[in-house]
Amino acid sequence: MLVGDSGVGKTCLLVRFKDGAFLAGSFISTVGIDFRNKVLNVDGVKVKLQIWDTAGQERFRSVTHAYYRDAHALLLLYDVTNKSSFDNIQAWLTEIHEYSQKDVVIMLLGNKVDSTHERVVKMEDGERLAKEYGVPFMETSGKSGLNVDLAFIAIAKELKHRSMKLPNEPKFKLHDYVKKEVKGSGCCKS
Ligand SMILES: Nc1nc2c(ncn2[C@@H]2O[C@H](COP(=O)(O)OP(=O)(O)OP(=O)(O)O)[C@@H](O)[C@H]2O)c(=O)[nH]1
Repeated sequence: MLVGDSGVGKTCLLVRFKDGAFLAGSFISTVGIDFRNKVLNVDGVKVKLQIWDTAGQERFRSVTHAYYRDAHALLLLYDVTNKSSFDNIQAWLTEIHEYSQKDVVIMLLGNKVDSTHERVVKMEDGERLAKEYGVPFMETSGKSGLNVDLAFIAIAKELKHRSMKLPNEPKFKLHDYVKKEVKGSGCCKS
């Protein structure tokens, strides 16, 4: 499930992952909730991801709360060009902990890193927050595609591992995998 403030780029991230395209043009806010499926091959196993795209607007909050408890993983987004979307992450995490399953996989994404000149949230700030909450972190761009597939593949690997771990298979380490695979935005860090 994709969560975060309205306008952080949840729908665009999902469309980028699903169709490999960027939704250019005017911003059409999600109404309530929507979903798309994508089948991935994860280490030789077919994994069907059902990805729920939630509305970030406050007025839909009661609708989206109802979906948290069935979510296996949450991608929590903020927009690196919008400080308040970053400041609201703590409130989102409180909400997540209130409504979702205890073992839900959470990943923090700092999105829109293609907008280098408008950036107001440093990568280190995202890293620090993620560390504080013990969740993996990466910076993404639905526009350029940076780290978009990686975010979903990492989640798919974790979920596949949790649901069908073989007896002698070593534990999949999501944090380590993300650290190893993540790509930088290729720009200044501030
Ligand atoms: N520069 C840039 N703009 C983006 C990116 N992703 C989304 N946008 C723009 O940000 C605006 C909001 O994108 P959406 O994907 O609709 O945002 P959302 O989080 O789904 O918003 P809600 O549905 O209201 O919760 C649109 O105008 C997009 O074109 C990105 O990676 N880079």
